Amino acid sequence: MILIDTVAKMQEFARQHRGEIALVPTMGYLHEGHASLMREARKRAAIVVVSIFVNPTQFGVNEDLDSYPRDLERDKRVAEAAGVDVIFAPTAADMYPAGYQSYLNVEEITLELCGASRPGHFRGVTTVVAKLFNIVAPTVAIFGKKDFQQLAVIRRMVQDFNMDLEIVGMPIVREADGLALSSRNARLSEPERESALCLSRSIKAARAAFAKGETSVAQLRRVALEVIEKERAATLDYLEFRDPDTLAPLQTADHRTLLALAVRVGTVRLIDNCILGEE
Ligand SMILES: Nc1ncnc2c1ncn2[C@@H]1O[C@H](COP(=O)(O)OP(=O)(O)OP(=O)(O)O)[C@@H](O)[C@H]1O
Ligand SMILES: CC(C)(CO)[C@@H](O)C(=O)[O-]
Ligand code: BAL
Repeated sequence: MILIDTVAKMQEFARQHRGEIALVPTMGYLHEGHASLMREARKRAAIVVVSIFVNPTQFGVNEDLDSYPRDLERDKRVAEAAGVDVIFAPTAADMYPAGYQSYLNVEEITLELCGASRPGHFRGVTTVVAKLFNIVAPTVAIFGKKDFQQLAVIRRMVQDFNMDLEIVGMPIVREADGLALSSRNARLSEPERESALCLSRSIKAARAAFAKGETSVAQLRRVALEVIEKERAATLDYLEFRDPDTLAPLQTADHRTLLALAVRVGTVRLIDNCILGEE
C-alpha cells in the first residue's frame, strides 16, 4: 500500500491506471463500516484507492471540524488489512488553494433532512466528491447507506452531470447491540453511548409495528418517536418516513419506505436509517 499526499501525484497515478480504479471516499478514523466498503471495492477493480480528507467545506461554522477524530497511522493499518492499494490524503490547502471559488450544488434533494439542519453541508459534499472523482478518475465509487441522503444526492449528481462511473451503496455495519458504526461514536462517553442506542431501538420499534401490518406514517412515527423521547440524554433533530429515491414525504408506508433519523446525544449528532421491509 502506498500513501499519496498531493493532488498532482494522485492525478499522475490515475492517468497511469485509467479504467482500473475503485474509490472509497472517507473522512478517516476508519472503522469496520469503512472496511466493508473497501472489501467491496477490492472485488470490483484492480486498484483500490481510499481517500482520507476531513473536508472543511461540508462543515458549518459551529460544527465539529476541529474536533473531528483523526489518526492516520491507525487508518493505514485498517486500510492495509482491507486490501487497499493507495491512501489518498491531500491537505486542505491543496484541495482548496488560494483563489478557489467553484462549488457544485444539487438542489431539492439536499434541502431537507440533514440538509435542513446542516445548511451548505451537501454543497460541500458534492463539491469535494466531484473533485475526488476528477482527481482519482475511478470507474466505481463505494458509499455507505448509513449516510442515506448523501448517497441519494451523489447518485443525483452523477446522473445530472453525466459522470461516467458506477455508484455502489453498501449496507450499514452495526455493533452487536445495534449502534451503527460511526467515527463520531469515539466522542461519546460511556453513558452517552448507552443513550445512543435509542436510534437503532427506535428503528427496531417502527419496523416491528410495520411488520405487524401498520402502514400509517403518522402512527409509525409515533411509535419510533416514543423511543427517542424516553431517552432523556437524546434530542431529536428529525425522524422522517420518505421515498428512498426522491426523499419525498409519504403518508403511507410500504416495504421500500425509508425511515431516517438524526439525534443529538451530548454534543454528538448521530444519524441512522432503515428501509422498513429490508433486513
Ligand atoms: N456503519 C457504517 N456502515 C457502512 N458504511 C458506513 C458506516 N459508517 C460510515 N460509512 C460510510 O463510510 C463513508 C465515509 O464516511 P465517514 O468517513 O463520514 O464515516 P462516518 O463513520 O460516517 O463518520 P461520521 O462520524 O462523519 O458519521 C461514507 O460513505 C459512509 O456512509
Ligand atoms: C463522502 C465524504 C467522504 C465527502 O467528504 C464524506 O461526506 C463522508 O465521509 O461521508
Ligand atoms: N458522514 C458524512 C460526513 C459528515 O458528517 O460531515
